[in-house]
Amino acid sequence: MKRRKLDVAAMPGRTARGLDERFNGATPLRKLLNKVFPDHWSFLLGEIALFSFIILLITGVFLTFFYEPAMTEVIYNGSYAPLRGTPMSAAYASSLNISFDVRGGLIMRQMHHWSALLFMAAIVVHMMRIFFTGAFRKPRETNWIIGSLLFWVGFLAGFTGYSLPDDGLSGTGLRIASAIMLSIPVIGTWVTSAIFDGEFPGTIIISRFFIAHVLLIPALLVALISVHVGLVFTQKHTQWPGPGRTNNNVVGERMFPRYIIKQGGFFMVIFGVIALMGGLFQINPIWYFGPYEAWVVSAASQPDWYVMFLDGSTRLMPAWEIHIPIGDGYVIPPLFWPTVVLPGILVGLAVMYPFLEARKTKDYRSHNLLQRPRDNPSRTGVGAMALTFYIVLTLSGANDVIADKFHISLNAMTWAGRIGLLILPPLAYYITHRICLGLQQHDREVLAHGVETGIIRRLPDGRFVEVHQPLSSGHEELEYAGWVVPKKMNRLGALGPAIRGFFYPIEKPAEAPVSPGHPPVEPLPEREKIGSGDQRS
Ligand code: HEM
Ligand code: HEM
Repeated sequence: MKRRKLDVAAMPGRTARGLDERFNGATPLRKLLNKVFPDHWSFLLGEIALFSFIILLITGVFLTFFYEPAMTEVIYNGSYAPLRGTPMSAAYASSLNISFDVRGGLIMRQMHHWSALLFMAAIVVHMMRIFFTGAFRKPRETNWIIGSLLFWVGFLAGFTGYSLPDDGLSGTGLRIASAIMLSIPVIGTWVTSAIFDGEFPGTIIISRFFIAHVLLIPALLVALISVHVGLVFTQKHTQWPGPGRTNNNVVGERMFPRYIIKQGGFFMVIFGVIALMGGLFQINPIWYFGPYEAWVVSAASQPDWYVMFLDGSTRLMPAWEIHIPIGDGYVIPPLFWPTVVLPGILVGLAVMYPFLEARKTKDYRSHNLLQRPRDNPSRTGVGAMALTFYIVLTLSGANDVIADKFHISLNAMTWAGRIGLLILPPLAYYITHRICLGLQQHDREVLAHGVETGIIRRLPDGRFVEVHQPLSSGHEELEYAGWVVPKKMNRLGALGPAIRGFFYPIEKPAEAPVSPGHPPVEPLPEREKIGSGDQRS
């Protein structure tokens, strides 16, 4: 019998054809691989969040092999001599073992913790980019809401993870959480005893938090992130205005091969940075804190950075108890307002913002082109105000450390925080609004008089003038939320092209693929005012 010769070169093609005949994948796959993505550094922030989440999953699974989620008391007998012979929970002992006795355990713990910090930081900065560029506007309000939920689910992931090692800091955090739950009127006691299975700390909270941390919360995050990124695919990404870019198309790179290779490389970079941090920089050295004992909590016990604003709001809240004379009398403790009501308001405001802005500006159209922060001074001012509010609260979360290091009275710090929280946000709004208007005026001046050259000329009559270089005809004008903006904005010397490209990518890449992207939207009326984009308002 004659055997057929094995044609290695034809194998990939044959396999692909075989797979397509069975699963009909070629058409959808071609569509996916040909998808065009706009390119800008600020679009990488969401990716940093995504990649650090993947690293959290990988390192978290490793930790799960060695971590013991139990509060049964054991006597520590591992390698860390100062704690040998100390009674502690099995959870704390296993975390110490991961740090000292499991091969590669410490770097994995530290990578897990650093990536958690990076994950939350990336989420917050990504959220700021979405806000300040107006990417949350119609049709992307749903993704903004899903994003806002992602922040809080990430917050819970971080908090439950921080509690797992069951060291002194974990216990302090859990104690505060139980106090917050207890402060909720009517249901507080029930909620607390249901979660802790009786009085704090009980014997079950660590195993419950473990299930939440390694199963429920990651599952929720995976589901929400899938819908979030799925929506970015179906709604298509926004882009900065530029030559050839309109509200109805997408200009950028195809998914395959360039975009996918770039993303793969970027993932490696993020992984490498986190591995370096996990290997070189100590984080959460739980062996210094000892097992949790309520009476050894010290000053300078700090949560991770993204929880500090709530710590700050608790510290700034005056000790106002509200007594309600029902039955034997009822008390609402002051803790309830800064830790339950305030986050509730913050979530509500964030979720509502796209709709509030659309209502205020009466702009209900779809927007696929981004705005620069200066183009919408009111929004940028509101963002600066919110950011200042968070920064004052976060700094107040460390007010004991600041008071101690700078020899300031802690009471003075508390009062500075209270006054700062009321005065600084409106001030930030005012200053930011003015800066935006100033920048707009500058743009207009460049448009009218050209670019400053720095060359001073003396005229025959003795006057000095600065020579302005008119914008050349090659500098197309771009439609920008109704305003006409010159392509060349600032004279930045030799750094100019680099910096301009970084902040304001107006060059069309050679042979950039253009896809018909978005469904047609109503055209922008010429020079229409959007929001308070009018500098004379
Ligand atoms: C786990 C957290 C998150 C992950 C992994 C994530 C991931 C991403 C990715 C990969 C993109 C596309 C690339 C980009 O524009 O950066 C994106 C876009 C987007 N994200 Fe997120 N994100 C997260 C949280 C948030 C939050 C907190 C918000 C806002 C509250 C948000 C709102 C949006 C919106 C509106 C878009 C569409 C932007 C556009 O088309 O210009 N995301 N997200
Ligand atoms: C967004 C997701 C996650 C965040 C923000 C997060 C955050 C954290 C943090 C801050 C810690 C404390 C680390 C330390 O001891 O210094 C921790 C511990 C831990 N995490 Fe996660 N984590 C996440 C996902 C996961 C996943 C998916 C798993 C497993 C499947 C996991 C398993 C663990 C385990 C076993 C510990 C205890 C390790 C120890 O003893 O230190 N985590 N997590």
